[in-house]
Amino acid sequence: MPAREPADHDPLDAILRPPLDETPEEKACRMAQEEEARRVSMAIDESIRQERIARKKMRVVRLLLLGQSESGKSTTLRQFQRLYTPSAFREGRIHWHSIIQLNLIRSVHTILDTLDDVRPHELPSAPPSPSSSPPLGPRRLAPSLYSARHTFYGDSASDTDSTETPPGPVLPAQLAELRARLAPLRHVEALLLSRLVPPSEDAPFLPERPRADTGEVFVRPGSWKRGWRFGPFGGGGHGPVGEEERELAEEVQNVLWRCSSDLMTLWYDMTVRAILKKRKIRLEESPGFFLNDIPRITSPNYQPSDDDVLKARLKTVGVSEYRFEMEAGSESGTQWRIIDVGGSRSQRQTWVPFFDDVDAIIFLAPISGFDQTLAEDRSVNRLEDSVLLWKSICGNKLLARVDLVLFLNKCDILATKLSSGVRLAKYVKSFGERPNDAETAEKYFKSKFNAIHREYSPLTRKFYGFCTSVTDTNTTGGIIASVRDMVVREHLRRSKLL
Ligand SMILES: Nc1nc2c(ncn2[C@@H]2O[C@H](COP(=O)(O)OP(=O)(O)OP(=O)(O)O)[C@@H](O)[C@H]2O)c(=O)[nH]1
Ligand SMILES: [Mg+2]
Repeated sequence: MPAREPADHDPLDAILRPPLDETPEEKACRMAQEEEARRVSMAIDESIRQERIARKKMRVVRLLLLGQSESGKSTTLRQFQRLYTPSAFREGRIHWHSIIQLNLIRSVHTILDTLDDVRPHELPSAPPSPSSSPPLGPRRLAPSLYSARHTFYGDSASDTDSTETPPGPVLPAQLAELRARLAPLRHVEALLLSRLVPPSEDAPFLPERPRADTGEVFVRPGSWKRGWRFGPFGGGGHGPVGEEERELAEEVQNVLWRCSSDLMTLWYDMTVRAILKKRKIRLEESPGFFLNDIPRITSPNYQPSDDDVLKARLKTVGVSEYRFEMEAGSESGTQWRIIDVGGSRSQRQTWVPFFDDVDAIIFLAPISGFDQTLAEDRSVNRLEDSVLLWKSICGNKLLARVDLVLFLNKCDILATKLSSGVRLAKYVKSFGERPNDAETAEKYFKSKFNAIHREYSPLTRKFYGFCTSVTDTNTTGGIIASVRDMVVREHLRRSKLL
């Protein structure tokens, strides 16, 4: 029987052990080979390590945009697109052509609807300026034109409820004629809507009457661009330009062009301005305001600019996701997914499924809305709704470890409002005797929202608050870059790469 091997015998060791009779040359050669093998092995280990780091770097960053309707979520998303995929953003501007036309027409109809319903005491007693309608004497409208329509932007209580019983709607003749000449715009609006949302596909997503309730046009993300891909004279879309589509676009543009000078007369009419002021309808502060750009937008050669796309209003229904990859800098290779949701009350149940898998949230609170109510519920103040939403997002346990970034948005509108004499303390009692200027108001809101964040967050986390006007390309670029750096830094920290 052969002798048993000792228990710690290593057969590999026996094989690798240098022979007992190894010459000095053989030893040097063996050691050189071993050194080379060690070097190769270390190089392989290093490349595996680098691959792992690269894979971790490729991790997807998920950013969720939250806030009430009209808070500026989709506009913020468009800013990301403009900054990080500029060529795709530029190519996509043509899709906004018809939305911007619709936005313009909607503002015009807000004015015309108001004129339909005008009362004698709302008319200026004397012609306010030579450019206003000549005093041809108020003319009673035909009964068929009487309307109980509501305005869509005037959120504040109207001061038209006079105690005296007004005799009925009246309108200076020149305005009545203007209104009649602008009647084709109703048809144009219907045409645009029918093109934007093919009835077969998206009928459920269009309101029965597009201007009912909130008066908002809304379509499902992604689908509307298929419905209307071309500007009036082609270009910008994919695939062949349909003859029917082109004709329709031309018809819309022609009607707008023919109405252009009447539109200007209407918008710059001093009587109209006086009536709007009395009704507290501030069209300049409304979403999708393009009345100051009538000649440009009604021109046959009109092409939407970057600013137009950022100012355009298209309500989000459902969820849209925008993906892009950082191409340069230290975050090169990081894939971003930005999720934009609808903010109106009926849409908020779509938010929760995204809470599970999100790295950061940008919450938009439009602080200019302190004197406005929600479009979908006139009994709820916009600022109060934002505060309640912020509390519920801060206190949500699913989001306890998620970074929260707050955009106190629409600061440009806030500044205009306060400087026009609207007193914040009248609506927000706790603002007290502070100076009624934008800087003080922003500081005040920032500290209030920060305090809520501290009180309601289940775990300690940092507060990143910015005062923004996300339609402004100059200021928003820098803010978005800071948010990006902050989100990526946190991302790397969590991946233990810092
Ligand atoms: N003046 C001004 N307008 C803004 C600002 N932010 C957004 N807007 C405008 O407000 C309107 C509404 O903005 P959106 O981005 O569509 O709002 P949203 O939060 O996506 O609204 P929903 O889709 O209904 O949830 C658009 O016409 C924007 O151009 C801002 O800071 N200043
Ligand atoms: Mg939106």
